[in-house]
Amino acid sequence: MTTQIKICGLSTEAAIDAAIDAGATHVGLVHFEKSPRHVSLERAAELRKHAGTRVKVALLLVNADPRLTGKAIGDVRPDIIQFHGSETPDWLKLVGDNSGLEIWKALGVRDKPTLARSARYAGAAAMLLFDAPAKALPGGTGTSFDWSLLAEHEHQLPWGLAGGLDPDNVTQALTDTGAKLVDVSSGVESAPGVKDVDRIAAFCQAVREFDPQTRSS
Ligand SMILES: O=C(O)c1ccccc1N[C@@H]1O[C@H](COP(=O)(O)O)[C@@H](O)[C@H]1O
Repeated sequence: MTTQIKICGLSTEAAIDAAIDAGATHVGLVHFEKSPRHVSLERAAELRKHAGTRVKVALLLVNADPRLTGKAIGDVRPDIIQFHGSETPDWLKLVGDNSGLEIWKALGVRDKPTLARSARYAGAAAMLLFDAPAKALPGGTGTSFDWSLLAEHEHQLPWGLAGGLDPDNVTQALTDTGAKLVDVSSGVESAPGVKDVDRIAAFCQAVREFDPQTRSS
């Protein structure tokens, strides 16, 4: 199975096309005003339409209240909602049951107990995204964490790796963790919120070269 690649924080049609052309399986749209990658719901809906069925589209929310969550789902109609705050399993289950959408939950990994507690999302999230612990922002900071924690962990849910990935370190990250999905934002930018087409291509190429099935030689 090929590694799944999510390029997050896209805000232009050109960046979405670049991600798809490079072989991304998922793209992410961030609706969180404090983020340099924030897009309005109206803009997110346009970008979502542009992506169409060529790629799975995740809408990223951070501790959005029920009204905003419902509006975001209705306006944007993503394939996936990525919750990147301190949302509870009960809330995720409610949203998943009511929307029928795939639910992802990002968790900041500080230590082994954090990972152990991630099992409480079983039945509520289809995918866990292990990211660096929150700093001033809950994600999208280009910070990584101790990947050896993941290699030692007995995973109960499907999971992906996020946090500080870039074209130069993603091969090592895949080797160290065995992740089947990688998620990147800052590492494929030329400045915060500005995606770099060449870095997106380099990131995807590094992942594809790691995948034995798609290795060209
Ligand atoms: O991208 C953002 O601005 C963002 C804002 C708030 C929460 C999460 C955000 N992005 C997600 O964070 C991780 C790691 O990002 P990075 O590669 O370290 O920049 C990833 O899941 C992004 O989707």
